[in-house]
Amino acid sequence: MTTYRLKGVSVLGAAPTDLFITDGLISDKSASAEVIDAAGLVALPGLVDLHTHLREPGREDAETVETGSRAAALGGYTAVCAMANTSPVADSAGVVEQVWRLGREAGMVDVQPIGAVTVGLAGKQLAELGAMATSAANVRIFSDDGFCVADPRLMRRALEYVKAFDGIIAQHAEEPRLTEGAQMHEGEVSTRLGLTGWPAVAEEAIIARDVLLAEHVGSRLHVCHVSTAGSVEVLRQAKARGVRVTAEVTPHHLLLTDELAASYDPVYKVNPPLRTAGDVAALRQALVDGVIDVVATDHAPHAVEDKECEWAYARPGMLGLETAFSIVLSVLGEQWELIADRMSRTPARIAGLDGHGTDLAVGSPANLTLVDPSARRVVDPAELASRSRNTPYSGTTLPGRIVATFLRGEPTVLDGKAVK
Ligand SMILES: NC(=O)N[C@@H](CC(=O)O)C(=O)O
Ligand SMILES: [Zn+2]
Ligand SMILES: [Zn+2]
Repeated sequence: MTTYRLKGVSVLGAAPTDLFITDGLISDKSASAEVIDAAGLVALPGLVDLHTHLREPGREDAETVETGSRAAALGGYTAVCAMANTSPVADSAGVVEQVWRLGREAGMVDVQPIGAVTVGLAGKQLAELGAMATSAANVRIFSDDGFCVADPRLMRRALEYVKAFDGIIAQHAEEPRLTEGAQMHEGEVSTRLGLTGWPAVAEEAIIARDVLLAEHVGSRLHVCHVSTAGSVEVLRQAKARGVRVTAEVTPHHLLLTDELAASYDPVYKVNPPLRTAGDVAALRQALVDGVIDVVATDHAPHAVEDKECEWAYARPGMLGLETAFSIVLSVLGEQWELIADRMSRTPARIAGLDGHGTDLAVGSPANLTLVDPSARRVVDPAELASRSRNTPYSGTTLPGRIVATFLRGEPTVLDGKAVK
């Protein structure tokens, strides 16, 4: 194993120092080391994504575990949680083990499969949660993401079931009866454009119900892609009561608004939809306050034919892994402690990923990323490692650049380029 010396690196914004990586661990010195000039670079614990769609098995034309892993490493990630809405659905030990194995083979980030809550994401019958938990994939997070576990009885049983092994149910909060035919956020812009709206209350009603269920059962609930100011208030109250609930916000919901739908460019079509400037402000404040615990990408690659079509027919979702850090940097500024907490430490703790999200201290596993906060780049979809192109930031100049990423002491990215 090569030993590395990160020369003149700033750990979370502190004064420049030298950091050594030896035998997969952070160390304080080494006899001979390959020197990486890290002057002006900031070291962060490797980023951890609680919400990634890798599309394998089933839609390898949109993304594979390998291409998604490369996109993640280039985005500064060392671990990603892979959502279960693949084809076949990751609702059995066999499928979650397949995804886990593909992640190991790709070897660029730790790929932690999420298991489905219900068989085939159909919302009718609980999947084999226990078998997935005891499989080689060691699943702890379960989600029907893409769909809401709308049936309250099933949701209660799922929460009860995972309590035994401290598992967690990650809910895509969308009351389906309130979003039938929905195309975008319900509000002034949808009225103007004549598009069917997805009202904020469809999200808030499910979160309110689920925090009550989680409180009743005493289980852990995680709320995916929170998008409204009202949801933040429901979460704030639940947390004040001691409910075991955590929540995530996506980079795009921290930055973009429903006004973009006026372009009718389906690259802006996403679930939950882009909301108002008021929602964006509330989400930013909640992330700073800790009412929202983490940033998760909801990286949702889609093939060209599923995305570059009429708005109504386009699939919802946008890429996230290769731009998330830059968006968060532009939103939060150089608050390194806060960024490390919301993008690494807390997501690692929620997912129970040992060895990730740890402080960059001597003896810790060398899962880290080096960022250049002063760099600027123009996003070019053709240059992305993702197999898909549906980034909403095409042509936009973003701050910050991922220079290097290390997974257990081995570089996955050097000089801003993937090592494999
Ligand atoms: N976010 C999206 O708009 N789409 C996701 C599903 C989801 O996260 O709900 C997808 O799988 O494409
Ligand atoms: Zn979702
Ligand atoms: Zn998703």
